[in-house]
Amino acid sequence: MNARPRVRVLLPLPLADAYDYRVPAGLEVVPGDIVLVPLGKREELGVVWDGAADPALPERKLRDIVGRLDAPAMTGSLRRFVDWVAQYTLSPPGAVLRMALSSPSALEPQPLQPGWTLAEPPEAARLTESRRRVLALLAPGAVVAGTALAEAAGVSAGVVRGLADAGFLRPAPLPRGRAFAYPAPDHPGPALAEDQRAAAETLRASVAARGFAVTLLTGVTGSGKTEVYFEAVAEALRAGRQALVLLPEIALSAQWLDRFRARFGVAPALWHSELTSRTRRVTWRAVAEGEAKVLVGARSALFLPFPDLGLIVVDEEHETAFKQEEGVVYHARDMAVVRARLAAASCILVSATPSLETLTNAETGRYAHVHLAQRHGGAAMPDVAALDLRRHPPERGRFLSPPLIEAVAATFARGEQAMLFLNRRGYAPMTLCRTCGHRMQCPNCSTWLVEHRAQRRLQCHHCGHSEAPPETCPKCDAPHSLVPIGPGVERVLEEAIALWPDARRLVMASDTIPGPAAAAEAARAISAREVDLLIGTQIMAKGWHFPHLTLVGVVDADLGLAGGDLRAAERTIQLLHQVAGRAGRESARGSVLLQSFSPEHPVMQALVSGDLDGFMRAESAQRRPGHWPPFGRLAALIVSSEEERAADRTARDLGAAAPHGDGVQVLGPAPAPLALLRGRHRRRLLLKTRRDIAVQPLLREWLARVTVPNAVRVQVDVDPVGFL
Ligand SMILES: Nc1ncnc2c1ncn2[C@@H]1O[C@H](COP(=O)(O)OP(=O)(O)OP(=O)(O)O)[C@@H](O)[C@H]1O
Ligand SMILES: [Zn+2]
Repeated sequence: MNARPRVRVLLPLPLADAYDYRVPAGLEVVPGDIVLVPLGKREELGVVWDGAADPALPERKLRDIVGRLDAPAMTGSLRRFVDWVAQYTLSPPGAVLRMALSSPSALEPQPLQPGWTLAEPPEAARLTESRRRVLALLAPGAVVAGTALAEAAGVSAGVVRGLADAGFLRPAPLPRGRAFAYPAPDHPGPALAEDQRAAAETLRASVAARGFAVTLLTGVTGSGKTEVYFEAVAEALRAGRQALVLLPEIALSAQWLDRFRARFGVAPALWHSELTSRTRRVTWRAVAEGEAKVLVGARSALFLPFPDLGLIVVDEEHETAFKQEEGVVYHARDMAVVRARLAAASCILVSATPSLETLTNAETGRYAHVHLAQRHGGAAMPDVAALDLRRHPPERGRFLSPPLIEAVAATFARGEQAMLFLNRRGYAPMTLCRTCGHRMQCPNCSTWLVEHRAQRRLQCHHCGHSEAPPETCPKCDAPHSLVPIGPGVERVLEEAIALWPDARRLVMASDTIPGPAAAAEAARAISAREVDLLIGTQIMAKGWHFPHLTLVGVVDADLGLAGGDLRAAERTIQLLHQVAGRAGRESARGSVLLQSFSPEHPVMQALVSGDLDGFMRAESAQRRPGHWPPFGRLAALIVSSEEERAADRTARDLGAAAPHGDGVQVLGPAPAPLALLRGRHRRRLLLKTRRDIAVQPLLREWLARVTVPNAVRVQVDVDPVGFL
């Protein structure tokens, strides 16, 4: 008897590799097929993977595939993407596959909705009036849902059931409707201005070419980048292909969705963590069947099974939110470029403040570059000024300086809106004992507890620990001695209430605007001028378009510069420029005031002069000689354990086994800035190499030289963005 064929099956589990299985008689499978296989005593879903099974494996060790699922097979381009991400991030391929099979119920046969169809021609004489009305609705062969029949005939559900019992109707599955209406590429949208049209033409051509290409779309805030890349989406639709748009904060993108509907007539499919499991299932399936034509989502949307992806747009490409820091650690912007290459699709990276990585790729010609130099509709860029807090100190215990207070009052007097920006939730970032100097710290993390006065809690923003503010100092027992240090948005709100008791205020932070509905309502209220003063964190910085907002006051412009990691200056300028860009987007001129203790800092200078290009050139000149990214490569190892000594020991072992050589350097081990996080002690090592050296083989060999005990976890972060 001939041996049955063997195939490799990748399981969505953190295993080192695919497993071999035997294909039973009567079944034929090809790579990409979704199958059910035995694993221990269980059955697991898996995907028939590429490559040959091991012929040396003895027959008795092999088990049979249970069966193939009636689900769309995984495309070759997605399988290659899974492999690529796994090898780049040093993750088990099954852990990456898990992200691509994120809605397992979508793989099962989809339930058919029951309906009714005519069983035999009705004999009018034997029918009541209401029964006749129901039957009159059904053409021969048509299937209609019971509830719809009853409603259309104006009868109770009992009448329909009665007709079935009497043999006039028989059950039949409803034809499956489309889950998502098709966006219409030629639906009349806003007419583009001349420069927008030229930019859109370039993007459209890159999609029409049906090959891999990356284009950077930059443009000042309010120049209409969204409307311009919509034309590329339209082109993908015309070509019959799918388009994926990644947004950093999809749950807060109400205005973006409105604009999409205005341009294409219908809403796009959505993908983010807050979808119900039913919506996930329907959406996953609609993507796999090519029914969902345009999907807008968070980074995990990259792993959806698009059969024919023509375009990926990464909006706000500089955003650090695209970096996933847990599990498979990957940067969605970078992986979007890879996904596009493997799918022979066009990729558009969009930002008013692109990352140095992307800018450098545009400069070297790897990416094409399209720029919009003007705001749409003749709006001017805002005036930006730095307010020296040493010369204009706020009153004791206050945080707004007199010139900013005046500017806000003047804005209200003109009937316009003002925004106070502070990237800090809660009331105060630290609570201190006036008597002994004790600071309230999280028991699980090396961070201060943040006071949330409205909830009367001290909270850790890392692990969620929360406690009531104590009456007496936990260290020295002094009563009423604990005082808040520094401001959060709640404290700015308190000051604003004292200054402008009549102003209508809205606080926008992730805890006050928890989801899409709240964000949409906030946007509506602001646009309808039901709000005078906005106070908010970074969730207010991007994308929003509020026609009557003319003043932006940055309460603490120096905030992001502390700590001084590699990208602190770059990130600060990006964030503050984005916030500044919310001012004066229509007819009235906007102005921006940056409260700072160091207005001479290059970041403040660049924001004031508007010369971001100059700033990025200087930044690049600083990073180049030391081979810092993007002119060199970095990978971090984060060693963590609940036992401090175990973490130290493994970190030391890794340090001793570190690779070295020309153009290779290892920094550390050193305690991480967050040396304790969620009860785990953390140590970091950083591998830095020249750009022409691949870090993955070095990392693999390095890790293989060290035995890591069970109590210790070593997380690999290739191209780290955060250094905490
Ligand atoms: N051609 C156009 N016709 C009508 N309205 C337009 C046009 N172009 C842009 N707009 C409008 O101008 C505003 C700014 O556009 P958009 O938000 O796309 O700019 P942006 O470049 O993405 O800005 P930011 O970087 O600040 O988010 C939006 O309200 C948009 O609908
Ligand atoms: Zn904590």
